[in-house]
Amino acid sequence: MPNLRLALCQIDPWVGDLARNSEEVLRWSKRAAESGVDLIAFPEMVLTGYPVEDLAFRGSFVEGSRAALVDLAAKLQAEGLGDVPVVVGYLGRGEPGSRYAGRPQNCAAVLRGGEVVTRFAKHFLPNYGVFDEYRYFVPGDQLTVLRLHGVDVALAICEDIWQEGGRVAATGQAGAGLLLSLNGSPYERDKDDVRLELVRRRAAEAGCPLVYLNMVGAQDELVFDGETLIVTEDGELLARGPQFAEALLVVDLDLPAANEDGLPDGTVLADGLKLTRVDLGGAPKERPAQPIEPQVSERLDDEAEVYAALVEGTRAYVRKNGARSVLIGLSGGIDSALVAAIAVDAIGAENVYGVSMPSRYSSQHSRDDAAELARRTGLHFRTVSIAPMFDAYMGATELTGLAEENLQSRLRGTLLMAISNQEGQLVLAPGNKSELAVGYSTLYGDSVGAYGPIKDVYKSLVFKLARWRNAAAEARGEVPPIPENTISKPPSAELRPDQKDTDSLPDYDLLDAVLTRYVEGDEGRDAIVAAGFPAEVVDRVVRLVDTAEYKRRQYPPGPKVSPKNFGRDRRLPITNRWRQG
Ligand SMILES: Nc1ncnc2c1ncn2[C@@H]1O[C@H](COP(=O)(O)OP(=O)(O)OC[C@H]2O[C@@H]([n+]3cccc(C(=O)O)c3)[C@H](O)[C@@H]2O)[C@@H](O)[C@H]1O
Ligand SMILES: Nc1ncnc2c1ncn2[C@@H]1O[C@H](COP(=O)(O)OP(=O)(O)OP(=O)(O)O)[C@@H](O)[C@H]1O
Ligand SMILES: NC(=O)CC[C@H](N)C(=O)O
Repeated sequence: MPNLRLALCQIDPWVGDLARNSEEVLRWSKRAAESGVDLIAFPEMVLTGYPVEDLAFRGSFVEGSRAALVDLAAKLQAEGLGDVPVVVGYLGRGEPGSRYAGRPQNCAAVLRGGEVVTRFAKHFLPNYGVFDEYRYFVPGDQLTVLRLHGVDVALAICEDIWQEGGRVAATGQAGAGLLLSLNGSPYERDKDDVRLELVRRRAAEAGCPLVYLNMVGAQDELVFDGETLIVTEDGELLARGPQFAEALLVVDLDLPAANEDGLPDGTVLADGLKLTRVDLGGAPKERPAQPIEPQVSERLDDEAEVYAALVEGTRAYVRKNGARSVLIGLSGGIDSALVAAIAVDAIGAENVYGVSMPSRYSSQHSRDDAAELARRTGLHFRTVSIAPMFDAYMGATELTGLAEENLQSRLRGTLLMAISNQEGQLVLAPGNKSELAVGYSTLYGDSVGAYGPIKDVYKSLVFKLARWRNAAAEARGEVPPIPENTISKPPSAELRPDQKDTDSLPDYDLLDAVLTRYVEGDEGRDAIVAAGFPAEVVDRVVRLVDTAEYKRRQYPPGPKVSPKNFGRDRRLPITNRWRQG
């Protein structure tokens, strides 16, 4: 069997930064070439970053991407890497004369010898959940098969392997020896299990090993967790990249020799895909005397994985938006404490600023717990009392009830924005998914901010993550960041004397169970009641969720970790008279 040595570059492209991404492809290609590899591959749309959203409609950006591709081919050649084919994703457009001439496409190309040797576009376009690709792209209609050192390598882009038929079936028909898929597959809980199972099934269907190369990093709401996979057609896992970290995976694969009598170029395959053969030459290679052992990274456990996604989302948002530091209102409560721990892990305590803003209803423990959090993590800490501002407002207006309570939250929101405006930090909003779901936050108060690190994390998971983070610190012999009292005391907004969240909301475990069914599962009111939940709780929760859409739409973005986040995944009208029950 001939051998191919592959380099899979699991890297973090930045959306819109063509120059940086090209430099990164060059840098990682140089590293890969040091191992004497036969083929170097990068993730989906690595040149532009992913997803580009409406940038796809900017002709200048499409042309910039195409020009960067040509320029990159020349640079690879100039750096002495011209002999090795490099597969990169980019934003392209339909070829002149083709059915979709000039329309944007999610493309990949093979660069070699200073040239763009071949290009193709994604065939299946995802258009569900967080994806919108029919809005932006037109589909590709070919199956590209590279002949390299006597092996046929078929190429695909992400969604191409998520749907039945298409390039997977066509790969089998073409009798290719390897299927290489470039991906930009965003993280959500348990998705790695789904992907592994999918890749196993598709490798079997294609009848050859499948290389699944994913990107890392984060872009606004989406986090990319990497975990590149190589699976044989028998389902054996040969290699697995790390989660949430850039990595170069180099592997030696023994692959079936190409069939010289295989289907000819131009044959029409499954789903009307036209076989496009590209001969890159090279004599078949023997398995080297000292093959490179494939890396099989350990998987993180559930809480470690979610926490890592939140850290990555926060780090990427801050760094990629050109900020250096963040500001958080520290109430001594668990939400702001967890957000502070995430921020410290993301960008270092020296870049995290916390401010305690007590009012007359703030308990001593809330101040002490906030100060203790700062002491444990080493973040910058200050106290600014809102009492004089509150009194000034109350002297000038006649606020009572909720309006008076919410004023405290609004004063804190204004203070945070004022400090951030003066000193340059980005404000992190500490709201969790349970609160966002039911509208339990003050508009222009605690909901202000640039980014909401835990906006897709239900309160019950907030507790688990806080405990997990402390236990992880203890296991490493470090000081746990979150004070025990912050975790054990009952949650309270402290906007009036002795207020508890449970005065207004059901117990969080019950609330989160109902929300998981209603929000993630799109189950109706009757189905949730039939599942054994109290009708009055379900009715209340459903009503609260439905009427809080206006608040959620004004909430900052935050990292998606669940199967359905508030944001790209769930798009409901704000002005909406439909009510269940
Ligand atoms: N359809 C619509 N489109 C756009 N805006 C709409 C709207 N309907 C009302 N509004 C506006 O929204 C305002 C009402 O919303 P808002 O001012 O937020 O106030 P509201 O929802 O009335 O009260 C906030 C609730 O959140 C709780 N809270 C506050 C702060 C922190 C926490 C916590 O535990 O973290 C909890 C607080 O105890 C209270 O139960 C109205 O005054 C109106 O201006
Ligand atoms: N005394 C305070 N000092 C500083 N920030 C505060 C204070 N009280 C509230 N905040 C800010 O407002 C957010 C909402 O807090 P609140 O206490 O109302 O409810 P919470 O959702 O239980 O949050 P937490 O668990 O962080 O207390 C806090 O996370 C914090 O950022
Ligand atoms: N970029 C893509 O095509 C991603 C779609 C795919 N279903 C995924 O979530 O991984």
